[in-house]
Amino acid sequence: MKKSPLPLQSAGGSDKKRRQQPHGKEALVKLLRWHFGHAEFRGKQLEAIEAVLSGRDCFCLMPTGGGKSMCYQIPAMARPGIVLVVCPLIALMENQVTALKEKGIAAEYLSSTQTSHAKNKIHEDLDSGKPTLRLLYVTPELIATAGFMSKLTKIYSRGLLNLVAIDEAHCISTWGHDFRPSYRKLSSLRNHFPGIPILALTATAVPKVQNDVIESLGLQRPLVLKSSFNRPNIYYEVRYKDILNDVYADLCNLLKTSGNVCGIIYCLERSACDDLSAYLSNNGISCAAYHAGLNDKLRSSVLDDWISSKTQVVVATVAFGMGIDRKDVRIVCHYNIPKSMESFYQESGRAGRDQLPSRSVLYYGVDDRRKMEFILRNAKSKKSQTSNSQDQLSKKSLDDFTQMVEYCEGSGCRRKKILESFGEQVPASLCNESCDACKHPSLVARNLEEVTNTYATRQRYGFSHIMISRSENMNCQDLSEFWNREDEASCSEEDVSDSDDDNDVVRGLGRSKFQKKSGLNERIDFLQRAEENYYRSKAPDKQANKSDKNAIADALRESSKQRLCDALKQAQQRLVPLGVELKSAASILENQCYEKYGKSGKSFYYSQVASTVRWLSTADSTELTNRVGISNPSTSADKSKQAEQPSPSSPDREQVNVKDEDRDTAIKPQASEAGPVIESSSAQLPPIPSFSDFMNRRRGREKSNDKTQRIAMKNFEKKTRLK
Ligand SMILES: Nc1ncnc2c1ncn2[C@@H]1O[C@H](COP(=O)(O)OP(=O)(O)OP(=O)(O)O)[C@@H](O)[C@H]1O
Ligand SMILES: [Mg+2]
Repeated sequence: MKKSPLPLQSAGGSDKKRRQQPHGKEALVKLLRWHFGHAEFRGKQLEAIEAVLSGRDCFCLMPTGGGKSMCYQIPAMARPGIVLVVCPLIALMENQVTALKEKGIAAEYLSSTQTSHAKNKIHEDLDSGKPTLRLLYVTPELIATAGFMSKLTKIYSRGLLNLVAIDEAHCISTWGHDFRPSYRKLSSLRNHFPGIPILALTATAVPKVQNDVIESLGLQRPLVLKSSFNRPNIYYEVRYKDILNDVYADLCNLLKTSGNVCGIIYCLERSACDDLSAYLSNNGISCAAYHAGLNDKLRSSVLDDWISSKTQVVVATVAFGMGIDRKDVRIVCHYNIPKSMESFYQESGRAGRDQLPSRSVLYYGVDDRRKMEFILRNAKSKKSQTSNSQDQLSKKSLDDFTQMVEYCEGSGCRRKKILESFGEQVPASLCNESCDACKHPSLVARNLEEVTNTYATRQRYGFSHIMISRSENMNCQDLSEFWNREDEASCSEEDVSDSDDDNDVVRGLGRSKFQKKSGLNERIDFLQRAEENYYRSKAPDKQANKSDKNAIADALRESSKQRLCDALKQAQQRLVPLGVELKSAASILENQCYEKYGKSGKSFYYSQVASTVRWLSTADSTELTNRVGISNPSTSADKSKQAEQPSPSSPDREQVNVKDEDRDTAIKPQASEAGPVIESSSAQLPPIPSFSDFMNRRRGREKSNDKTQRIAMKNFEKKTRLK
């Protein structure tokens, strides 16, 4: 139904006249009621609307579901001409345009998914001297094309461009959590269209991102409007996977006791979405999985069913992202810890957009934490074209993630933690007992204690290193939304089909370096080899003139020994007792690192220590004893003797510890040939194997490691049963 225009809209006349037209509060409220049926403006909506109607640039930070869209939709109704809205996703544009059309508002979007007939109609309207369109939604990629830009320039020169609104503006910042390279292209708009206000809108921007957005868009004297990030209607809670008997059952029960309400469950991996969704369906919950691995048709039918309440719960990856606007989502669960507070805020913020009481429940597990740390440490994306920026990015991602870990592992108010991470200082009383830590502090403290104990027990039995190195369940394809998000957008490529960035996007490791089916182990291998190559290219002789500030202090060497000693301890627990004297073995390993990279500087040395620690988490007994060259516990007196006088290698030891397949492998240690050498200054690292040798060795090792792990697991189970 097309509504008759309000008198306010029909003002003709010159551009200047139109801009000077008064838009008092009353008239604007009238528009809000008439077109959208809302009684009053919320939060800072009115201020933003008045600013842009007066021709001023505006940066608007409002919480998720705060009603940012209204800040450009009302100006579009306030005067004839066009409001151009830049949106990151086609799905998001489609949703908004459909909703506006239902209200009788002339809105369209331009994208590659439309038929040429539909596109031509829009272009005809734009080319006419008097377009009927009020809101035109486009992707940032389209703006960057010469054809569209010249069309826009024509509209502008006819005085018909009223406002440029940039939704999800944080996408322009490399520091933001959803960086879109194509958003960078919007920086020319300010100069192209002088006098036309630009409105930047976002829900998630830490101060650094806010400044970056304002600067990148070249906003001039913008009115900066910031609302609190607080979502008072959301109750925050963390549940601990490590102390739950059955996480699926707990989740199922949670959904049932919440009354079969509308919900979203976020998982890190696609396979987990499918699996969990099947479990919940079998247990009587109306739900479906949603991820970029499903075809278009299936995805949109899952979305439609959920929007129209045919299904209540969607189990999704982050592909179920921006622009999902169902107001009555009562519960958002995270089955895995998100990568940053910004992501968590966005995702949990999809609950309670109708401002009614809602819930956010995060299931936290120590293994999930490690998995995420591993992913973030090794993420490679377009953002980081140099190793330096790669390091910075990785550090930033890990810092961001630390906030999320603190949210889960701390016993303080969850709401306060969220708000503080966005730079808001608030008293804990603000929460009003609407998080588990404020409402049930002793229960949370007890849970945390239990988690700590459980974790310590697992570590004691050597199962804590798990899982990154051996996780066979996690593969690159399973995580591809995660990697996509790093590179381009928070959903699959087809959702950003206007992208002209595709060619130059440097895809993450998960997408470019491996076949789709390759797994995490290959990824680890790849990274390790890359690391080795990197070090090789920086061999000591090439680095001879390193300055003194790179010299390795004794204290650093001591702490590295300690680190290696700890890693050895864990390896001991994981494997059957090795009879290795830990401190001596740690000294040998540290010395190897020092010998190899000491002269190259601190960072090389330190990385080598780190990679040795990693190696220790997967090495089997044979490799370990071979490398450190100790087969039997020895007294310190023995050791010093041996150090002075290398003993011939024991045939027994070789028979017992060196498997045939390992005899000619690259990692056969030189030091072991000469018996145990403590603080050996001549220790050398083995030559680096060829890739195929490396892979063959690894396969062999995996078989024997699996066996060792099975035995260790059995022992652990026995011990637990005995207890
Ligand atoms: N003044 C208002 N009064 C009541 N409801 C409103 C008002 N303004 C907007 N809304 C409603 O609030 C909901 C969220 O609005 P909107 O999608 O614009 O939020 P948003 O800030 O863009 O959120 P997100 O960050 O998730 O994109 C919508 O359903 C909208 O109709
Ligand atoms: Mg929005």
